[in-house]
Amino acid sequence: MAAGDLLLRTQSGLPVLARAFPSFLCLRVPARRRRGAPPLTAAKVDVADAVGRRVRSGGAAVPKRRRSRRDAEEEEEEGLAFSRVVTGRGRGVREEGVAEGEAPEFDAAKSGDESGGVDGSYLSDTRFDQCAISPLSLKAVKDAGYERMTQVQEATLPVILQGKDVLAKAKTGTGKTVAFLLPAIEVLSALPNSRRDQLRPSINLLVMCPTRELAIQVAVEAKKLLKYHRSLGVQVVIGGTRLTQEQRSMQANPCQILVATPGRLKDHVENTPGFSTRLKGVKVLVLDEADRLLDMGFRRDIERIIASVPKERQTLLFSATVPEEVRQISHIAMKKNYKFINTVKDGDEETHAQVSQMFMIAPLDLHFSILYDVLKKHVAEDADYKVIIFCTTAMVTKLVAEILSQLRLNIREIHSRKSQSARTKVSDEFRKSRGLILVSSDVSARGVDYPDVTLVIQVGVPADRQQYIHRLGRTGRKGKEGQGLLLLAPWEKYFLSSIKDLSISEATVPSVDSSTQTIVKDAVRKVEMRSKECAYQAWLGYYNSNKTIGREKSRLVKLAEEFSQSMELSVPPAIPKQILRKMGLNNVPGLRST
Ligand SMILES: Nc1ncnc2c1ncn2[C@@H]1O[C@H](COP(=O)(O)OP(=O)(O)OP(=O)(O)O)[C@@H](O)[C@H]1O
Repeated sequence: MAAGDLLLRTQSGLPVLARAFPSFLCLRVPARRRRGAPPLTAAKVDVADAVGRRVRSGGAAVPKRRRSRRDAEEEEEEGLAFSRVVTGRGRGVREEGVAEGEAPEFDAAKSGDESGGVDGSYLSDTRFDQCAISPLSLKAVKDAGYERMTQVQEATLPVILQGKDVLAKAKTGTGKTVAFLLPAIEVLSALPNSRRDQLRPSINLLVMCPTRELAIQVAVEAKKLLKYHRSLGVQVVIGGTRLTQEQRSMQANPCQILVATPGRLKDHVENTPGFSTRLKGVKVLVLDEADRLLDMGFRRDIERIIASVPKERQTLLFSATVPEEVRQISHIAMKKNYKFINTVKDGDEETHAQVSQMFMIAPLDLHFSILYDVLKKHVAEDADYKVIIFCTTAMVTKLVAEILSQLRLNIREIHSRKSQSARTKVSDEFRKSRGLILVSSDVSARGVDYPDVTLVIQVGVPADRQQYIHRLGRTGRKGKEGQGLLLLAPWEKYFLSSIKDLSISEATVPSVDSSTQTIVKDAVRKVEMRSKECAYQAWLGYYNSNKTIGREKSRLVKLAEEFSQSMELSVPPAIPKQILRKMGLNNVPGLRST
């Protein structure tokens, strides 16, 4: 484990003054119409809800469980396996500086429609009933309200049905889940009945997802598609639930389709009797959000799992971003003759044109005030507002959520330090509601399908270009419009070079009046000291593992002090010696230890 691996990754924050802000969010236009379709029905999938809490050593918590006992997203949250440092350099991206200037007035005048969004371009002309899928699947697809295929579905379905391995790239929110589930279910339904009617049937379709929320969501979608395939079932195994509970549930009701997070899946491979035998029946293996799964630290788990399933299988990799590392996975996961299907046209951006993207550079001590100001304006503009604020670590997420709650905004909080039952509850609520602000760590960054998100705010530098794109992709789904704001401190500006090819422009910093600043400062002061201590430690851990910012330790300590001041602390919190040592910061002047 590398030095900086132990701690959480963080973000920034803070109140104070500002300049002019020609309504980044005031430009929001028409309040979104509610969709006619009812929200997704609650999952009837087999998701154990028990809470397996970790033992913590305090603040930013040193987890006691072995690495193999975690799922991918927990690892990422704690920075334990996060040896992929934050570089902010996108491949093949120009490195020129970003021009400063006034925020352009972006065109927010497009309005979505009920069926296909602004231009419906995510849909193809092909209807599902024109494809070679079974009547049972077709009926389920119709019941789900899908008539035309999305472009990625149209492009991948025939190839997958031919039995080919597929690596597919398609923009966020364009129906990748159905694109892999539907043909995979077709493969399963064509298997001889004897394979399906056994007392303990083999697992024939294994889907691996980087986060629990995504795993649950994939299982819900599978359930929809399985509506008339009565002999097929789906189960979920994820972290945060008791292993024994999952074992019992798998024994009582074994299913042919398993959706899992890698850490927990590996636990079952190692500890659940008969599980490895069941995996020998895998016909189709899906790596959803493959690049996230393959981040260093998870690769070994994935390799172990791949070694547990038969070589003779079909493998599907789907993601909105396909960096070089994912292409490399073909060596361990895919057949040599796999097909790369890229639905993002050459020269087209990886983000959606109907999502307006802005960045704002402001001193750290203004961030909380700006956040409050931006949110207040957005809420006033759109009664149906639905906002996600991404923060850099779980503990910073908690801090930001607590500050904004003090400010009486309608806040929900989700991150890896919450119990799984709390996460599932918040996630379900946010999916179905409007008028809510979800403060989230990267547990919601990938794949999670919350309809009609009006605004995504990213506070502090994202892990990398891919993560920026995926987080932004929580809005503008299914062709709808959306807005994105990236709020950075001046020393985080380097990150912009990695997303320079995207249509992102600078928003001017809003002038926040002094009474608002006072209100925000008061709110910050009311937040418990413990939350601030944890956030500070997490912040330091995150930026310490950032290749650009963490390089110069004395500067890092100064920036951390700025962050601490932004939390209205006169003296930065002390950090346990052991943790400082693990971060490689034990002898750095300016840090206090306990
Ligand atoms: N053919 C279709 N017609 C209409 N809606 C569809 C169709 N296929 C999928 N959807 C819906 O589109 C939404 C987005 O799908 P999904 O979450 O699979 O997108 P995605 O491409 O995987 O996004 P991400 O990259 O964020 O993971 C979901 O609500 C899904 O139910």
